[in-house]
Amino acid sequence: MTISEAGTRKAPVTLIDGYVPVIDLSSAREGDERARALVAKTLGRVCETSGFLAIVGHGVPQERIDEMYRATREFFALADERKLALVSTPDDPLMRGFGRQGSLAASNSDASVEQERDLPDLSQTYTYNRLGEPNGPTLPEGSNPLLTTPNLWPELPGFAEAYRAYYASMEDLATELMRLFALALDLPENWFDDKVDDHMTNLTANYYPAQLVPPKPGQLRKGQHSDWGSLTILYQDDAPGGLQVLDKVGEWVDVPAIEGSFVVNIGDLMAIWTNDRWVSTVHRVVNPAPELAAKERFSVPFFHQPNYGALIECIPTCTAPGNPPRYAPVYSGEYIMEKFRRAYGE
Ligand SMILES: O=C(O)CCC(=O)C(=O)O
Ligand SMILES: [Fe+2]
Repeated sequence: MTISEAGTRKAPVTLIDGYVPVIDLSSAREGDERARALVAKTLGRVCETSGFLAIVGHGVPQERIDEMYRATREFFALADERKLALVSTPDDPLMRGFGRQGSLAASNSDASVEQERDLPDLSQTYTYNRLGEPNGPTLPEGSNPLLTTPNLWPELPGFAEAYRAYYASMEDLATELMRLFALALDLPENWFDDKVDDHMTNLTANYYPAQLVPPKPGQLRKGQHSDWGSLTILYQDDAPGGLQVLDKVGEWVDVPAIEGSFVVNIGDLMAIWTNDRWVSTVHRVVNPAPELAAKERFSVPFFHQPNYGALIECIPTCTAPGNPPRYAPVYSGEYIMEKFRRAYGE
């Protein structure tokens, strides 16, 4: 699908309406205050209903996306032993490097580990995090030194460059989205800035191989889950067997892949921050129909995760006398490490 005539009508913000609407960010990015307020209001409404949208007009150059996608395909096409040479070290709290199928113990805190080991997600992963860069950020004293475990790079020409450049674009886009989110929540535009300026985001490529053997009953490309951080910016290709989100009446809704767009969704920390005014919606990745099962699929989420030491507690504009804070405050770094420990620990 493509967006026809985007921006040629009278600067619309919502290009396609629906449970997962398509929102054009270009007027906000041009900086006009009224346009920013309008886009922010639209984002806020979506975050209160589905928490899922597609964005266009995001400013990320298509060549940068294409280069990341090319590098991703090349990596997962490597022979198993070359990928396994980059398998995450078990003590890396953020799982950098290659994740083979079946490495996830449980995607949800209430899921059965035994069941998920029996029906593992039909996917492989590769993860990069800025905390693993040489001369990367320093973390607060007392935090786990393994958080700065070096990234594991494949020996593929242009791979590291493509990932670093794409990551830098995602950092800018996430900062911009957080500013618009602040406006949507009636906060000063820079309210989140000092909570995300030293973020610890994983960029994870998901590879969903062709399904030459039919999946077991109940087995999916990715089981249902919510994301853990503040927001996720997802690149997805348009291969069959894709992303679905759960709607308010419990039905699964397909999220179409729109050329040149990213899917943005809210994660659990944003639900905590907003006292559940915004929703961290459950989603999953389904299998392709058997006649289309020979096609592989790739997606690349940027799991935006605030600074290690950012305290995530109810935002002042999200509580009132009849609406007290529902969650105990949590530190971003401790929260994400606990999530990883539960999901990937023994
Ligand atoms: O593959 C997709 O479209 C979504 C993947 C996803 O939800 C995730 O990695 O958290
Ligand atoms: Fe997800």
